[in-house]
Amino acid sequence: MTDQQVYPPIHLRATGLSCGRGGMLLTDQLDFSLRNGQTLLLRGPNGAGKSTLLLTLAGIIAPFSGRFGPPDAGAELPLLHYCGHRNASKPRLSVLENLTFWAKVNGPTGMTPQAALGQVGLGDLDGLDAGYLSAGQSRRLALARLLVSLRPLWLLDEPTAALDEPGHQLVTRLLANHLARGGLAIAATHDPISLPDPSSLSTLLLARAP
Ligand SMILES: Nc1ncnc2c1ncn2[C@@H]1O[C@H](COP(=O)(O)OP(=O)(O)OP(=O)(O)O)[C@@H](O)[C@H]1O
Repeated sequence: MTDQQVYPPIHLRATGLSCGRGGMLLTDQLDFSLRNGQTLLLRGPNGAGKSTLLLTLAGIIAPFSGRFGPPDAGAELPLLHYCGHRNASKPRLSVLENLTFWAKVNGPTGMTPQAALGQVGLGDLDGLDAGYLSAGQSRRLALARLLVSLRPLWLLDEPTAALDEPGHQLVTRLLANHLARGGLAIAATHDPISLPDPSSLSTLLLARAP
């Protein structure tokens, strides 16, 4: 552990995890594990089941079989952020109101909403209705949600989608800071992700069912 680390030791393991949608099996008998400071990248073609796996890991949909969590039977998943495709913003609230809402819902344990907006490059759009944000700006607002509440596990679905090159660098920076604090992340992405410490990255390749 370093001084920067804010999370307790966490070990998460998927064992025999099978999941799918609408009765269709997509990922069969997965086994992987993750500890503080590590990121697992989910890769594979469109429709392979990356989003489905993330929803399953988040507990939003039930697995067909197997489990994901701490290895001790009965222990619960640590608090997590699930950042999906839809960005979870309310179009008639301002950018700042959206983030303040999420800080209240998830706990204002991280940066202030204003500071988080600055981090993601939206500092001067705080008063704009979120519905007027561009696709990349909406993604940045979704990323700011990760910063206003400290949660050790980040589940990210296409975190770089719609982002420009500085936005890609932003995702790398946010991930690297999160890992340095002892965070864990699982991210589905089609984009290259490079972190300062490549040994903190591993990849799980999902294949589309025949
Ligand atoms: N609610 C649903 N009912 C039935 N099938 C679904 C449902 N949601 C998704 N699917 C199907 O599940 C499969 C996997 O979808 P998923 O979104 O998990 O793939 P993905 O690997 O994330 O793809 P992409 O790279 O395009 O984001 C797809 O064939 C999709 O059509």
